[in-house]
Amino acid sequence: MTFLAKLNGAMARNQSLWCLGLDPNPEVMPEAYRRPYDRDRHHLHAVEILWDWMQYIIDSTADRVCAYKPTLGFYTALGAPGLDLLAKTLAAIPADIPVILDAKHQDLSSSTVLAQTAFGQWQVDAITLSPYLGQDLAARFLMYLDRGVFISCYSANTTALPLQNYPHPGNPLYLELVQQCQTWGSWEQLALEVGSAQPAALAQVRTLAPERLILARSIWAGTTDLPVVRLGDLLQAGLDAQGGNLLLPVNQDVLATADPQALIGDLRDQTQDLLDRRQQASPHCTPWMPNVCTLTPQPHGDLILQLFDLGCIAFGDYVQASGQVFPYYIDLRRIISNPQTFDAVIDAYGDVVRQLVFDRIAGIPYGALPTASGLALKLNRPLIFPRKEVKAYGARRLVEGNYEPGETAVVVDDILITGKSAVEGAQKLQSCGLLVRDIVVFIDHGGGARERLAAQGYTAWGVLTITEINHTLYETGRITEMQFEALCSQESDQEVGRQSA
Ligand SMILES: O=c1ccn([C@@H]2O[C@H](COP(=O)(O)O)[C@@H](O)[C@H]2O)c(=O)[nH]1
Repeated sequence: MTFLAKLNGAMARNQSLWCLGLDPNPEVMPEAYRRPYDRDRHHLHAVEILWDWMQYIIDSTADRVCAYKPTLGFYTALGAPGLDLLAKTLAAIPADIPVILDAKHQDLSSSTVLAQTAFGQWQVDAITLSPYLGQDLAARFLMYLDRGVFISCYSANTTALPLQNYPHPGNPLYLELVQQCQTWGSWEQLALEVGSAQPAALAQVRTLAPERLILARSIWAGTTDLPVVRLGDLLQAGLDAQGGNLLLPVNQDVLATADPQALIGDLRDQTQDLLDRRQQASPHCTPWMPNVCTLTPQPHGDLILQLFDLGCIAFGDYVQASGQVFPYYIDLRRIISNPQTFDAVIDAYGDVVRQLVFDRIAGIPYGALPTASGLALKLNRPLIFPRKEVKAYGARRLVEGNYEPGETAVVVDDILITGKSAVEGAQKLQSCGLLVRDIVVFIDHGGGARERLAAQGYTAWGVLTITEINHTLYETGRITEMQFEALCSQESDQEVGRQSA
């Protein structure tokens, strides 16, 4: 899963734009930890105290924030035990909350190793970098396609102002930097960090980078209180046109309080109120929010609920092309009208397709063609498609797009029932000299189609099974027991059919 997909998932699940710094800064320690820490300052035990504190912060805030941001400097400042503390802290963060390592790294020669350590060993989802070594530095980290990079492009430090505004505030260096960053990496990977208590700088950056994720910083400078009006101004300045792509920093003073949970909860609710009001004032594409909490989360649980809420999964008696009657019908064609769901579906396909070796992505019309197009753009791989019907005029091509015989195409279809559509598409591609090994579908109905495809030399990959969908919908109260049972009994009929076949 990409950093952005993980972040969007956490934002939707916790209904939060708030990101919390996990900084074991002894100077802002709550009183209860401070006394034993001061006593043991020079002993390993001091790091144990910091660990207790970090663990408490994570445990009490994990359902209220959308990301954690440990500052590398606080850990390295503690010497060798500090890096152990970082590893323990990272391990305590729930896997579905993204971690942004605040490194502000700016040394080119150590970048390759830091990228390996941060993304490989520590498994953080994103990192912050200083900007002035240019794209060379960012490139070392952008090589990890599923991770994010934040370029720090504005600082709230007053002594930084003359530099940032050079040569003059009407044409400042920091905005040139934002423009340059636009060419360094895709909007899915490269984000911007803007530190300012005033919304003006944030608004300027947003204007130049309308589609990027922005991490606002220093919004609490000089205050412990963020009046609703000011929060509203910051949202107005930093949110993108769809009302997203903005991360707000929790005041670090929260770490020192007895009840960080309540304070972040209040911030979250205030922000949600303002977002709801914005949404009502300009109805656009309504962001989907889950209204349930599952005890046994399914990795694609939110996506299943979104699909159901969009009307892509209907229950009733539906006749299939094969003549069989199923107790459900899946209509994935609807996702194209909801950018949030469409994007999440493409991401989920992407997680599977990225693992495969191929030259072209081949979408099966009509249902899977939009998704295959999105996937090709997202993975930066060429797209082709076998026509459903061949035109009797013009070029009369069976396969649209450019390709060379001998190249390998991965077939992308929406649903696998009998496998007929996918195989027909694959055969058209093969008749034009392309090789087809892998067929990737979003939903695998089960019932032996995979095995039948395997017998014809294809490997089928599915993002979701109908069984997973059925269980998630039932556990979250979206379908009745009768609907759940109807699908279960069909699954067991198929199982019997498969065994006796
Ligand atoms: O619920 C459903 C069932 C089928 N489809 C469409 O049919 C094909 C898959 O069927 P095969 O038997 O595997 O050919 C699929 O491409 C869908 O377009 C559907 O949309 N919803």
